[in-house]
Amino acid sequence: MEQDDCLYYSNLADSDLDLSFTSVATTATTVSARSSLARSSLTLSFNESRLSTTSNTTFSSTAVPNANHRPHRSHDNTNWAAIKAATTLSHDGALHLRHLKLLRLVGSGNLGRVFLCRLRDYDHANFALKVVDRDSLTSKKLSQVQTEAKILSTLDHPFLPTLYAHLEVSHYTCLLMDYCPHGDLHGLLRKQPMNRLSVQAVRFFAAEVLLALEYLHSRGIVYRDLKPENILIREDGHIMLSDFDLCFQSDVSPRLENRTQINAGSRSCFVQRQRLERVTEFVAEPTAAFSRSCVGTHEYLSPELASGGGHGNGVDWWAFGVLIYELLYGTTPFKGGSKDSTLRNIASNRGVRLLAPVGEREEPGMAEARDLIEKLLVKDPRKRLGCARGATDVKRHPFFNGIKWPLIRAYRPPEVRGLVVKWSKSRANVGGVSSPRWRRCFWKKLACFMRIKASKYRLNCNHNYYSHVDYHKIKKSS
Ligand SMILES: Nc1ncnc2c1ncn2[C@@H]1O[C@H](COP(=O)(O)OP(=O)(O)OP(=O)(O)O)[C@@H](O)[C@H]1O
Repeated sequence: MEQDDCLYYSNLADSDLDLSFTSVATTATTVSARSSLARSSLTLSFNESRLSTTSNTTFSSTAVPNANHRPHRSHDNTNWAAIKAATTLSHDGALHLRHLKLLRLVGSGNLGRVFLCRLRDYDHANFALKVVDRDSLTSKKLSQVQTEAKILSTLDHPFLPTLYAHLEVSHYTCLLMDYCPHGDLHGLLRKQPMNRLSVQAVRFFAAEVLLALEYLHSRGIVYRDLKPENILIREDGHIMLSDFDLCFQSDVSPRLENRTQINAGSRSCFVQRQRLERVTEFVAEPTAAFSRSCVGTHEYLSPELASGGGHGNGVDWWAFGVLIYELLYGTTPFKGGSKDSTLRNIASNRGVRLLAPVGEREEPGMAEARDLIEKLLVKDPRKRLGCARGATDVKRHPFFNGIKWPLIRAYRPPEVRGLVVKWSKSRANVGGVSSPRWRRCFWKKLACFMRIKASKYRLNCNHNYYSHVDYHKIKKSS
């Protein structure tokens, strides 16, 4: 360990907060952002290829990448500027633990603890530092930490964490990532009436998770631990998928596929002409992925996992169906009285049929949501939506109608109880969305008028709560 780092530890231990890494994590005394009802992940490994065990180096720091290496996260300018400021002053151009100031513990998990921290000489940017005490871990958990660090170092996506630095100090592995101040989707769900979110909110969160899964799959990464607890909410209300210790990597062969689709053509007199259009789609899904390890969280395990057989990319699409179900209905579809009965329900041959409530008016979009869930919760992975062509197929489902996928980062997050997002002018401008006040008022009033009309005539329309984000305005200002 470097001299400076030793000094830093002793200072840290003396501080009022006593956030030194040296004490063993005890959930009883730590403040966790994760609610006590959060479900833990299970791992029963049979054949996972082990990464080599950690090196004996007492100190190492990865070369800190810059925003140019992560073009899709380069709008995190404050964070990158902070890192740049610290590393420019550093004698070896690398980031060290002494550059960081730990503010408080935000959560602890199976592998380690996560602290909110800032850089010492640059106070404007918040980071999350995941600290793992390698000495306290079994070799299986060590390999999970290494998997997580390896995967994090390759990610560059708005809905996935950016790894700003990977520090190996003595027997600690420290991963510096984006900080998410609004906790996770599991906590948010518990704040809602009957633990349910509106269809609009579910569409927003599900669409962002779908894009994150699409990106992971296109890199051959099967996530395997999708659940609300692992979906964190960034400062701007958009999501960040976290926790990559259960992922597995396989090969993926991207391909371009042609498809014919019917488009509404011109309208003459009373006849709507339709025309056929050929579209070329990019498909990158690890369809040949195969693992025998039984990992995941009970209520989210797919039948092929629950029955102990091998599995592939389909486990993520199954979990995606369970996630949408839980966000809409407040509980998971196969939950039994015990973990065993949950697993039995999942493995049983009964298919999933969701019926519309009799004599009750439903929120618009519920019928499409039910259809999507049924198509994702197909027990045979070969027939499950998403397994053959990945997110390309899932995105086309009517539940997501109206979503402009490339613009989703600029969408305003839905209004949800317990989620107060500061949608500042400057933040809105990041996506290029700026318009005079009168125009915003006009769009708001028009949207309100359309909503009233739709509910009056019970139109089964797909609400697009992003209507105030005008595509043309974005294009013009960008
Ligand atoms: N980037 C972040 N910003 C804010 N909080 C975070 C962040 N990352 C993790 N947390 C919080 O820290 C807790 C533990 O993190 P994490 O799940 O990554 O640890 P873990 O040891 O891998 O846990 P497990 O594998 O048991 O799920 C989470 O419950 C979450 O609330």
